[in-house]
Formats: sequence, structure tokens, C-alpha cells
Amino acid sequence: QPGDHKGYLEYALSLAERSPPKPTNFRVGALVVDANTNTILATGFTLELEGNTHAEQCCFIKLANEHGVAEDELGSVLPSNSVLYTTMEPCNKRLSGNLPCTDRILRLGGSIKTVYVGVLEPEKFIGENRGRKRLEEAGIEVELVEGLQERILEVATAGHQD
Ligand SMILES: Nc1nc(=O)c(N)c(NC[C@H](O)[C@H](O)[C@H](O)COP(=O)(O)O)[nH]1
Ligand SMILES: [Zn+2]
Repeated sequence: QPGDHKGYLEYALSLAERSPPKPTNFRVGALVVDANTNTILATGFTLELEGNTHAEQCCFIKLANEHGVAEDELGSVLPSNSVLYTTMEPCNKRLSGNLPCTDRILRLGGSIKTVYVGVLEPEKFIGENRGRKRLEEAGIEVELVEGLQERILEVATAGHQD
């Protein structure tokens, strides 16, 4: 049903479970939803697409390909009331040095209005993730959806040595 945030995050978690476990990242699942029509526009999970890709990044790559635009022009074709669901908050710095997903969201020029996250990023690789603050300063709402934290972290860290 419309705005079933937990339901969408449950679905994103099922996507995260398809990500190959690695000790050097988290297994994350993400969806882009058109909030006006309540339809899923794209799904993604960590390492789904070739290269060291993030879940949110995979959604954007797929959408850019579908619309025949470069990823950094996606903001011009995304519905204006798009929403991102991601089991873990968008990264703000990556050990690999690849462009963080917070920057990928910011360059969409406001077509993503809200980001619903299941957990904040654990301070394992980067220390404090300051991306949420940058998104909010750009007028993008970031909302933590409670209730799935434990399951999300268990999936996210499956490739880590305990
Ligand atoms: N939101 C989010 N979605 C993902 O799909 C993913 N893998 C992470 N993970 C964040 C973590 O900070 C980075 O995975 C490490 O910093 C290593 O960086 P790379 O992934 O190798 O670029 N975070
Ligand atoms: Zn990322």
C-alpha cells in the first residue's frame, strides 16, 4: 500500500541478501520509487552491476541506461517526486575512492525528495558518515525507518570476520 516504508525496506533487504559477501564493504539493497504513482522504478544491490558498485549506484545506473542518459544527467528524467529506499544510509566516503552515493544523489538536482534508510552506517570503514547532514542541507529528507536494524546489519556484515 502507498508509503509502506517498512515493506519497501523488507524488499530492499531481500535484494541485499543477493550480494556476494566481502570483508571490505556492506551488503545493501536499494529501490527508487515514484512516490506519486507508488511504483518501483529501479532496484539494486551491492556489486549487482560490474565494478565495485553500491546498491544505490546500481539503481541509478539502471535508470540512466533505461532513459539513455549519463548517470549524472539522471535528475532531468527522474519523476520529480522520487524516493530512495536503502537498507543502509548512502555512503559519504568510500575506501575505494569511488564517488559516494550521497554525491550521486545530490547531483540529481532535487528529483529525489526523501531517502528512507533502515540503518545508519556502522563506523567500521569510514568513521562517522556525514552524508545525512549534506542531504538535509540540500533539502532532502532522510528518515530512519525502525524495526529492521538487526536483520539489516546481519546481512550487511555477512562477509566480515567476527
Ligand atoms: N549505503 C551503502 N551501500 C552499499 O552498497 C555499500 N557497499 C555501502 N558500504 C559503505 C562502506 O563505507 C564502503 O563499502 C567502504 O568504504 C568500502 O568502499 P567501497 O565499497 O569499496 O567503494 N554503503
Ligand atoms: Zn554508496
